[in-house]
Amino acid sequence: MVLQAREGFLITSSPARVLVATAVPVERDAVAGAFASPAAEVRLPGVTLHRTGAYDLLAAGVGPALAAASTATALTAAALDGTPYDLVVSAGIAGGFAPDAPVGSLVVADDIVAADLGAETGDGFLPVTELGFGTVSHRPPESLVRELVAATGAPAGTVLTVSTVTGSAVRAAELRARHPRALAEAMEGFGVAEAAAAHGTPVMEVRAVSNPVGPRDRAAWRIGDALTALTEGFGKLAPVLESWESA
Ligand SMILES: O=C(O)c1cccc(C(=O)CC[C@H]2O[C@@H](n3cnc4c(=O)[nH]cnc43)[C@H](O)[C@@H]2O)c1
Repeated sequence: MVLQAREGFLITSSPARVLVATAVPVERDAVAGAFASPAAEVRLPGVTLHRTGAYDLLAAGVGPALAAASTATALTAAALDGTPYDLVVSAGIAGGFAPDAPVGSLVVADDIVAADLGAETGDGFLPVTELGFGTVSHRPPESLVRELVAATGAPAGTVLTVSTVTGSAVRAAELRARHPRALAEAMEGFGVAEAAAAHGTPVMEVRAVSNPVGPRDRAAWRIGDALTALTEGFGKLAPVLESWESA
């Protein structure tokens, strides 16, 4: 990217190095579909990166624990190599909360929240922070969220991370009552964000909606539509991600 022009010379910096962590290979390949050049495999202990330009794409596994472990592996390898990432993006399909996030739409997280990390009590759910531990939220950089929303037209809001996919209207309503700004739920974002935070690396989450959050209905899934939305979304996001520089 061009930083400034001085005395006839263009002073440039290289594009931001971005790690994109999806859960499964089909999501990784949907992201890869947004890039013109084919990806080269880079094998690391425990994970394989697909490298295309400034992007390393990683199928990090399903669920917050495996996603965190895989993301941490990639982050550590890059740091030891002297080429640390500038940004980590959690990406993939998700359940969308009606009516704000319909099937086939894209959402951008301005808050990545662990929705079921805590304790059940007689008075309801207590997040782990109220038990005196850790964190339940990671906030992506505001300026980047604004730019991604402008580039894609996708709404920004909370994206929940759950270890159990919601399967009833009652649970969906509980989650929405506790997180009124929730647009979507998925299973990896908070794990990816914890790994990024441990390395002091900014994090984003972008999700394409494959199904409504609510009563279990596998016939209602539209995974193909969501993967198409992910590819199209990354086509618009990529220039913003590459040129983004943290303050
Ligand atoms: O069997 C079911 O009823 C069921 C419903 C939705 C999703 C699943 C999955 O096993 C997919 C998990 C996978 O995809 C992401 N994802 C997609 N939709 C949702 C959702 O509604 N809630 C949570 N996660 C979802 C997730 O990030 C995983 O990578 C099964």
